[in-house]
Amino acid sequence: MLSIRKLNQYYGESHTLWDVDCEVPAQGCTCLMGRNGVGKTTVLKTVMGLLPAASGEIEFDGRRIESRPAEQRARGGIGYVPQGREIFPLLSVEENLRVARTSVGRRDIPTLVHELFPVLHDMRHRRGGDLSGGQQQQLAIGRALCLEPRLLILDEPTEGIQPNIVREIGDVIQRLNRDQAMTVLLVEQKLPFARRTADHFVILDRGRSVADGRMDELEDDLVQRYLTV
Ligand SMILES: Nc1ncnc2c1ncn2[C@@H]1O[C@H](COP(=O)(O)OP(=O)(O)OP(=O)(O)O)[C@@H](O)[C@H]1O
Repeated sequence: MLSIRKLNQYYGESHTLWDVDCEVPAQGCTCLMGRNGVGKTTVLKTVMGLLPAASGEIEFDGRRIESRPAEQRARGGIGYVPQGREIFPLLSVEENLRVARTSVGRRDIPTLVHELFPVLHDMRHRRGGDLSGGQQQQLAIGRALCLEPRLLILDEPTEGIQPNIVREIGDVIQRLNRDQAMTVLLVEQKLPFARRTADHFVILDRGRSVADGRMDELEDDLVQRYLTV
């Protein structure tokens, strides 16, 4: 579904991604893992077209996308929930969702969004900035779903969120995989959440992809070497 091959990226002179490979199989959840600063967010932003790739290939649904502009990638079926959520704090919940929806030429909010997150319906007139951190994360995911993506990319969706909403977000990811046949690429530092939610992993270390496989085969020595702090 998504194949990243030999991806290189620089911030100015600083070489950040080195020949990164990452395979995201269709209809499952792949977790991109690694310690702080190894390049996980940089990979996601490069896939979204928010950062330019210096070299390498990004193939989505059989088509090369690395030279397409970011809006085209979003409209073409890739939803993105950035780290820190980036919702509009002064707009209502409903307006936040509608803004996203208009980018695909629609005004109605997909029923799926309110089915998955009833709280967004209950709080539709509240300002985004007045929601709790967990509710803002749900809004950010709901907003990405307004584009009806085939691939949903989530950057640390559980960061700073209370445990009951973390569990709900894990359940939502599994429902999207199972009921909507949606593919998910997740960056996540919490190992128990990653193990429970994802079925594949790719590990980055200092800008390089160093291991990948099925989540149930993620061995302790890889965890020790690349993930524990
Ligand atoms: N805008 C930028 N300009 C220069 N260097 C940057 C920029 N953004 C990130 N970096 C550097 O690139 C490297 C990779 O950062 P990135 O945010 O992709 O890592 P990460 O694995 O997502 O980390 P975290 O888990 O802390 O979010 C880090 O060394 C970081 O300091």
